[in-house]
Amino acid sequence: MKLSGIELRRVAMPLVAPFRTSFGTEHERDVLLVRAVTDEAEGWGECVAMSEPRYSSEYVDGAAEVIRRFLVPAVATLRSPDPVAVEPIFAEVKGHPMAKAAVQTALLDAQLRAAGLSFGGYLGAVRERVPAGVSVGIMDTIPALLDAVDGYLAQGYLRIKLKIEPGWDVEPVRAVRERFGDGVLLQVDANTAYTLADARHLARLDPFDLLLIEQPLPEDDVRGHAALAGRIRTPVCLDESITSARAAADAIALGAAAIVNVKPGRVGGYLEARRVHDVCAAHGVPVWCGGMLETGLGRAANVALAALPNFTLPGDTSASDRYFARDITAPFVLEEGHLRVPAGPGLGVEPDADALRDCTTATEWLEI
Ligand SMILES: O=C(O)CCC(=O)N[C@@H](C(=O)O)c1ccccc1
Repeated sequence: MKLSGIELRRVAMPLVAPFRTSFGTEHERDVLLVRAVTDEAEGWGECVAMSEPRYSSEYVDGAAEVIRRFLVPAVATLRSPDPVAVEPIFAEVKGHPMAKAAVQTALLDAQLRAAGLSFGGYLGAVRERVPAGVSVGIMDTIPALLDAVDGYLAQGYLRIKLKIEPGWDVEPVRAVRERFGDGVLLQVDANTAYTLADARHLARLDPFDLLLIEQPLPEDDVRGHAALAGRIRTPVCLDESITSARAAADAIALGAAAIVNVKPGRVGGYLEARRVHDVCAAHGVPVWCGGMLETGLGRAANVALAALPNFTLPGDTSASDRYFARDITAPFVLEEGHLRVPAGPGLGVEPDADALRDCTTATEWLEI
């Protein structure tokens, strides 16, 4: 396979409603898409970096610069644009896992489309559909939260994740439990908003039988998460801290992670994401697939990943209309609370030309 070039395409995707987390509020996604053009097929990758470095240190303009100046020239040194072969040369560029993941995924998608192999088939999917959870942002009032949760449950979502932060935690969880009962699969995500000093406060969530509490402490406080796990009953799940399969092994060995949120963009790509899955499986630690408000392209890849055997909890793999009135691919639609794993070659979805044209804000061609 010969790579002729890489296109960097920015698309503006307005959100159907503001999405508030402990680190800020998203109103629109400014998404960087990567298209790899080879002599046999084209492939797509989606960079999940946000506009500002609030989730992690990456941000979309920075990711584009790293891809333009360092990653594409590195790929050009390869005889063939093999997605596995890029990992050791990408390792010479420190950090920037979201940028790396986008380029590797575009190369992998092109290779799989040329081979007629689906993303799920290549990764080791064992299911044809995956259970869908939904992430619910921090709201202005409890009634507004309850209305949102009511709507998502009515649509069939099988798990509710509530964003929490100091001042918005015990009461929203109590209100959801009182209104919808103990049968709803319910978890919370703090996005690093607490410290170990909050342990006694976080233990007040224990009576609500949550599936997990996600990343309550800072990314680099793995020891703190292990100490917290000994002081609360709710299982601790890590997100931001799990930057590689090795980091997953360390967190598990330290007792800091009973569950892991797998996010390909956070770990440098779907191959490393599968390694995180495998390390967790080897230790009996269940995983679920996190989300970064992806368009249908990234969503297709995540749904395929979520079909691997140790993804035993519903992930943040929601339908397209959770975030977008109009997706750039055919929308992912909830079917009895599940999303269907695309079965076609590669990602199994294509950008809709009109939708892509209508939301494109910039495009740049990088010749190899
Ligand atoms: O469903 C989704 O795609 C979003 C799931 C979600 O809550 N993502 C969170 C997170 O911290 O995991 C996030 C929100 C905004 C920006 C980045 C990440």
